[in-house]
Order: sequence, then structure tokens, then C-alpha cells
Amino acid sequence: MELQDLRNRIDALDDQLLGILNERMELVKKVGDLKRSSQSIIYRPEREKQILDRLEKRNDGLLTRQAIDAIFFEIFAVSRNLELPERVSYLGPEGSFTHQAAESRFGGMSEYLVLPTIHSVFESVETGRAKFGVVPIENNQEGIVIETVDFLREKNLSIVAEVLLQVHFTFASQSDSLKNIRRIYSKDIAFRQCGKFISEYLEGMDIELIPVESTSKAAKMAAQEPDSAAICSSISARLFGVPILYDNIEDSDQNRTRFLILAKDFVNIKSDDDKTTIIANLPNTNRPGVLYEFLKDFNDRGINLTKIESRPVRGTSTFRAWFLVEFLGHVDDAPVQEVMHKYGSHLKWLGSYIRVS
Ligand SMILES: O=C(O)C(=O)C[C@]1(C(=O)O)C=C[C@@H](O)C=C1
Repeated sequence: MELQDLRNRIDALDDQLLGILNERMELVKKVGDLKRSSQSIIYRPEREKQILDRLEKRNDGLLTRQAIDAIFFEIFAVSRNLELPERVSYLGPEGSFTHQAAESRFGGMSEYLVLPTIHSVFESVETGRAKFGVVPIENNQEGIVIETVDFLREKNLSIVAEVLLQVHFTFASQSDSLKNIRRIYSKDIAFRQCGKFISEYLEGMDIELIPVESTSKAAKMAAQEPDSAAICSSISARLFGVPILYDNIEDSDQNRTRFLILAKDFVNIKSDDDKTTIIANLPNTNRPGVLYEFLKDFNDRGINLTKIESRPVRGTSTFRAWFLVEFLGHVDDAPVQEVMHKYGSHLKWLGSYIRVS
């Protein structure tokens, strides 16, 4: 078949897609009207997951689950904006991995508020300047993001959802030959995570590695200085118009960062695959066995703990700690309710949300 014939058939399918998408939006608008009149929540991650799971089961074509997710998350984001436009804040700068995580759930059309610190993201949601906030919570190679964990305890926000992002770095420069590059900008942690690439490709060359605050700052610098390069995310290279010379240059393809979507007073309905996050401020932690007994309470009820992080209780001379605890299940599950009641005000529930694996 000729190229033109194939393109004509693609055009015809695109016409159909457009018609179907508009038809879908008519229905979404009606859902939005119903929700507004009953003051219900617009964002329903468990419904979105149900749709994605159903489509994956039905699918017998070339689309992978990842591709179905990417296409439909964009459709859901457009739908939610049609139902009620909502502003989303994230830890910037633009082009950061948190930006990428935010766009993966809220799409290219949402209104974004780019903020300089994790604290300002929490504050923007608390004060209602943004309906949702996106912050990193942990990287599987580097560990927990302490600031996020501490603000989860201090502030009164709920966890709506988690997002997992595989961290890929690109090598971007306006120079088309490595020979002409004199400086490479990046974040110190990114230099560490791309060590093999740096030693293999840049061995023996007179190049200075310059750490800057963020990988998007690095891309910005590389856009201004033609004899420099940046190790950055592909989104920031694109944003600043710096050509990508090498993609996926990280040492390990296991590098993943987990982000949280936060909102005020948000409650997810139970799904078949939930995770719950709580803060435990246990009494009498100087008595032997207190933490053991607490953990045993989960074990005895068959609740699978997935994380326990300890943080210091500040403002005292003791070495007391509080804990961020995560486990599989929803707060409405009977065994979880038992533990919550047993410890009462010593536990703070932060949210039950769909687990991303
Ligand atoms: O089913 C709903 O509750 C909707 O609002 C519709 C819809 C969708 O586009 O399918 C949009 C937003 C929600 O997060 C979930 C689903």
C-alpha cells in the first residue's frame, strides 16, 4: 500500500477518534454536573484504575499497558478539567522529575503552579492556592526525602495517589561533537548516577563537571553556552531546546522515584489493591518491646507492612522517634480498623490509595 493510502486511512480513523472522544466528553460533562450538584470529588483514582484494568484485559492489539496508561491518563486529565478546572502545584523547577510525575497524572492541559520548595507545595494545597500538590517521597537508590516525610506529619494533608517514575537521564548539548564540550552541568546526585557514561565517553577529556541546584538549571545553562552540556531529564532538554545527544545514560535502569499527590481532606474509595500510609507516635517508647508489639499487631492481623521510617521527635532532649508506616490495604479494612482503634490518637492516617507496582 502506498504511503498516501495509509495516511488517508489514518486520517479517517483520527476523524472517528475525535468524534468518539467528543462523545465521551459529553458524558463526562454530565458526570461533572452530577458531581457538582452533590458536591462529590471529581478526581477518582480508583475509577481510573478500574477503566485501565478493564481496557488491558480487553486489549488484543499492539498497545502495551504502559501505552494505554499514557493515552488514557491524558484523556482523564482533560475530562477532569472539563468537569472542574483544578490547579496543581509541584516542586519545580519546570522540567524537574516532579514536573514529569505531575504531568503523567494531570496531563499537558492542567494549570500548574511551579514552586521552589517542598514546603511551599504543602502550603499551596493547605491554603487552597492549588487543589493538588506533587512532591517526591523516595528514590529507590538514594532513600527517603526527609522534608516530605516531616511535612506529612506536621501538616494536615491527605495522600490521594502515588506515582512511580523510572528516572532516565539524557546528555544534551548544542555542540554536535563531544570534542568541543568544555563543561557539563548537572545535579551532584545525577553525576553520581551516570558515572559509567562519564568515564566511558569522556575519559581523558579536559571537561569540568559543574554541580548546579537542579537538572533543569543544567539544561538552561547548556542552552546558553554552546560549549557546554547538561545531564538532565528529557523533559527539561526539550523545554530549553537543547538537542539530546545520548538518552538513558544512567548506570542502572532500576532507578525509580516515588511521588505523592496531596490534597486537603481527600478520601479514596476502597479498591482491590490499596496501600495506606500512617504516622505512628507511639507512647512509652522507652519501655522495651513497644515497637515490637506495634509491629506484631500488624503481623497478627495479616497486614503486610511495606515501609517503616523512623524520624526524631524534635524539641526534647530524648532520642525518641516517630514512624512513617506503610502497609497494604485500605483504612476501611476490618483488621486495619482494629489497629487504628487500638492506638487511637497515637496514629495519624494520611491516606489509603491505589498501590502502584
Ligand atoms: O467516573 C467519574 O467519576 C468521572 O468523573 C469520569 C472520569 C473519566 O474520564 O472516566 C474522570 C475523572 C475521574 O477521575 C474518573 C473518571
